[in-house]
Amino acid sequence: MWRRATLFLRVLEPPIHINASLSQTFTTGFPFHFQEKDGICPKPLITFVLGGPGSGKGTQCGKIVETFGFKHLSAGDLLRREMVSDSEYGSMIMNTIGEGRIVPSEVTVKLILREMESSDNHKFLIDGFPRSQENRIAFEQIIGAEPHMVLFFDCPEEEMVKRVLSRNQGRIDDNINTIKNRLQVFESLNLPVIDYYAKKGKLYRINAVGTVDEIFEHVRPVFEACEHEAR
Ligand SMILES: Nc1ncnc2c1ncn2[C@@H]1O[C@H](COP(=O)(O)OP(=O)(O)O)[C@@H](O)[C@H]1O
Ligand SMILES: O=c1ccn([C@@H]2O[C@H](COP(=O)(O)OP(=O)(O)O)[C@@H](O)[C@H]2O)c(=O)[nH]1
Ligand SMILES: [Mg+2]
Repeated sequence: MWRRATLFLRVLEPPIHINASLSQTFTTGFPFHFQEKDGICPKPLITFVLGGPGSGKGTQCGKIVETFGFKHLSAGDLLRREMVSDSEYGSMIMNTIGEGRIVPSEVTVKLILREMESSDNHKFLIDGFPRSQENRIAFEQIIGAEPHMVLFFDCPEEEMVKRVLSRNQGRIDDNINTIKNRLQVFESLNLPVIDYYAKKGKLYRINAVGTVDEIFEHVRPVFEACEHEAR
């Protein structure tokens, strides 16, 4: 059904602009400044966590971190932190999030890369990113890595809207008007990314309806299998 929706909804993606200095710095591929452990530079294990606004990505990431010891990188949290810092991007990020649009890839990928480089954990849960095919391509180009697997929390719109409106975290985008835009952006820009990873055989679709613990019981075996595979 969502495939059909993507045909009708048109939201223009911003063009890709990886500025010269960034691309010069980061085109050598991963792991670039990745932290060594005991003289060894472990290969990063990257999981993307996708789903619409309010589908429970952040909540489930908390449980995955507790159980499987990943480093949680929420792209939205990184952008909000940048927004309230003295950054040159602050007002641009605030306007973009306030309208429910997507921040230019270059900015988001730079924030993600900074966190990855400073982490001593090599297992990353990247939450709420990539939100568009352009985001995905920028990540591949700048970081030079692909995810090992991709989780998709599949949740009906009605439930997502209900959860977002009762989230109560004082976010500028948790209001009914911005939610409408975010849902439209999700359908037109994020679903193609989900479709892309499904075709690559990397997607794990999780039914995101139920209690937090019930949903985690669907998530758990995915990571157990991944750990087993890594042994
Ligand atoms: N399974 C669930 N059932 C009911 N509420 C949930 C569930 N999972 C998360 N929530 C609540 O819904 C809101 C959105 O969850 P969150 O994890 O922030 O979603 P996302 O990161 O996908 O936007 C939060 O207030 C959270 O406490
Ligand atoms: O890679 C990202 C992640 C987030 N955002 C912006 O940040 C907002 C909030 O994202 P977050 O993942 O925190 O929202 P959630 O889906 O968890 O409600 C999004 O609507 C976008 O405006 C973005 O531009 N790029
Ligand atoms: Mg979130």
